[in-house]
Amino acid sequence: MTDAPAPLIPAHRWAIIDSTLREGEQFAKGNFKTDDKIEIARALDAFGAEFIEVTTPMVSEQTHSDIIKLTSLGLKSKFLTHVRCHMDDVQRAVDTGVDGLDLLFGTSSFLREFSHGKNIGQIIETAQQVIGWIKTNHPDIQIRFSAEDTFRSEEADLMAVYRAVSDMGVHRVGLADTVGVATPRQVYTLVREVRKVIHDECGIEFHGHNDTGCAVSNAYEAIEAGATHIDTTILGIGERNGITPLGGFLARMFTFDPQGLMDKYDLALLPELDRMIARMVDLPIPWNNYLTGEFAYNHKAGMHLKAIYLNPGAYEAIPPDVFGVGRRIQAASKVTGKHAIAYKAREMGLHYGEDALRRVTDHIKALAEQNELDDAHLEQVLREWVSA
Ligand SMILES: CC(=O)SCCNC(=O)CCNC(=O)[C@H](O)C(C)(C)COP(=O)(O)OP(=O)(O)OC[C@H]1O[C@@H](n2cnc3c(N)ncnc32)[C@H](O)[C@@H]1OP(=O)(O)O
Ligand SMILES: O=C(O)CCC(=O)C(=O)O
Ligand SMILES: [Mg+2]
Repeated sequence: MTDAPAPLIPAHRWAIIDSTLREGEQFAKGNFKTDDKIEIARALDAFGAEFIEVTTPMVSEQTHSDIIKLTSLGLKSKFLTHVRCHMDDVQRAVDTGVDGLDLLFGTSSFLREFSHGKNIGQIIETAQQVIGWIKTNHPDIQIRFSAEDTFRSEEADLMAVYRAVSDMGVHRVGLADTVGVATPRQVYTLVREVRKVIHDECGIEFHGHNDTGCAVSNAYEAIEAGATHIDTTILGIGERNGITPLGGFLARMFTFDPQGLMDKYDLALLPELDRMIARMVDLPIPWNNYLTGEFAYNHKAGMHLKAIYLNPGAYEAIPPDVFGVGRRIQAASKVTGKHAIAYKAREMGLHYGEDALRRVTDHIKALAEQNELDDAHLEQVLREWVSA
């Protein structure tokens, strides 16, 4: 017996910053009330999310007092609030009881020109004032500095900013694919470059939008390149079509270190988290959602079913029960096969010889060509075939 090989990417090397209570509030249908926020925070805490990011207290008096309520719940998850790199925001945030401040400043020419109007020198200068003030007055508060719209920023500008804030002693730097334009290779390469200019103890966070469908793969590439924190939201809700979904990211990472994930998170709670947010935003869980979609574990083709009955791993990368979901075997269809029909018959206590099995299978396929068949209809055909 040899020792099991070390997982490719051990789960202890990265942490989740779940931003359902921040990015998720920027989703078209995300408008969480105080009780919703408490329910979400408790659910994320029970799941084991290391960090929960909440909206800036600058939004309103209500949001400010909600943050205080959340941080007073006594949860294990650490709270972060997402604020502009501005003294007003930071001073408003430090009395909310959060564990950390997620500062951001846009560094792309788009955001420098059309959002805040500051050049790179002014961004670094402002960061120095703000970070310096936090470190002097609130040394226990974690600080993250993110260059908003990282992937449309000049690399030299980014390196100057990241080096400067790392020298100022931030705990993490953030790379944000704000408009979801980055490719996995770009993410990998840039995270590697950033790693070279920041201090060893400084973490790297990745925040990826899904506009071009790369949010999960980009998060994965970030980790592979050395990122330590990934932003997710439940069901991926966020601005436009959202960010890296918690479930999709976990599905991706599970394949590298299943035990590590099971040790860190109560994975079987994922369906409940997805249902909770679907209810709150009044939308169904998408049919093809990672792990928890209605058909995420539906098996239909005859060739698949033959193997699935023998070993589900033949057509499943991740065992569904780990994530609290079940598989669905769809034996009644035109793409079914004799093994699936024989199995179904055996379940009903029926046995066919080889010829009969071929004929009943072909009959079922012909029926399904005419009309969709459900399980009840399939069972009726199998019973009648025997008694006929
Ligand atoms: C990509 C992202 O998701 S970034 C996070 C986005 N989050 C939010 O916007 C949080 C919710 N926002 C809000 O409630 C409001 O926008 C507030 C309270 C932050 C600001 O409200 P207002 O003062 O009414 O300003 P408004 O939203 O119209 O404009 C944004 C302001 O932020 C400024 N700003 C933008 N980025 C930064 C930054 N990193 N640091 C400092 N100021 C910034 C802009 O210059 C502008 O201020 P200005 O009018 O003085 O030029
Ligand atoms: O602060 C960050 O890193 C991310 C901000 C954000 O939501 C984005 O850029 O899309
Ligand atoms: Mg975002």
